[in-house]
Amino acid sequence: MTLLEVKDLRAGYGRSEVLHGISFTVGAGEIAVMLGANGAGKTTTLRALSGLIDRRGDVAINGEKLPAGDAARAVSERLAHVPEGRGTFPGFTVHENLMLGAYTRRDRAAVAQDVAYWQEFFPILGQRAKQRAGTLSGGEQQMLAIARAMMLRPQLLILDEPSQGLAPVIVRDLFSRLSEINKSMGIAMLIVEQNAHLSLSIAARGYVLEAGKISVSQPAAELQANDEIRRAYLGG
Ligand SMILES: Nc1ncnc2c1ncn2[C@@H]1O[C@H](COP(=O)(O)OP(=O)(O)OP(=O)(O)O)[C@@H](O)[C@H]1O
Repeated sequence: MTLLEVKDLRAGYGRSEVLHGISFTVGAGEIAVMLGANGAGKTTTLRALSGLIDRRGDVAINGEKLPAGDAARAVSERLAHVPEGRGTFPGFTVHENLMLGAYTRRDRAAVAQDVAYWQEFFPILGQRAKQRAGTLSGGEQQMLAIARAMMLRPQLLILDEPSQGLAPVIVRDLFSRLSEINKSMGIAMLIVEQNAHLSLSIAARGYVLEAGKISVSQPAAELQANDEIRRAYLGG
């Protein structure tokens, strides 16, 4: 079953079009990865999906079209975006950051339960609850960013280069936690990555974006075995 369906998506900045009509899907409960070189348009794709920038074309979740240019509604009702550079609030505590993730929710008791859940899932977020987010390490901030996004109880989590700037051992841990969230809660994910190895290893499907167009769409295992892709994105 398809969860996210994107048809002929076009977006850019001012008069310059960056995405030239891309179409792709993410299945319910599935992890999909989007690879691509610097400047291919990966970040722009995620921004267009979550309504942070204008777009043309259709974006639907569970068959329901998301309103274009309405980040608040798109994000709160269906998908949560973990942006490039994490986007946590460094001056607020870990606990406050989690609460900010739930700002559109009115179900207070359930919000408190979810905070407890994520502080247990990522124990460091429980231990550091009263510390400012800015004092966390890069990997811990990424965990906070993911937990904060999950506070929306999204159907789809979209992540922009979660591995950026993190040591390999931390990245491995992070991807295994993402896989766990996917498997245990059935949350679908679209992960944009430049570094392909680990992301493909937890994914069902992969796309390659080249200069604003999707050039390859394959099951993740086939992408990993694809010689051209190996040379370009997997270090030989
Ligand atoms: N805010 C902006 N204003 C104008 N142009 C932008 C803006 N953000 C990105 N661009 C341009 O859009 C194109 C695609 O950028 P985008 O960030 O989507 O690429 P990317 O695939 O995510 O690459 P990277 O890995 O470098 O983040 C690039 O040419 C970039 O210079």
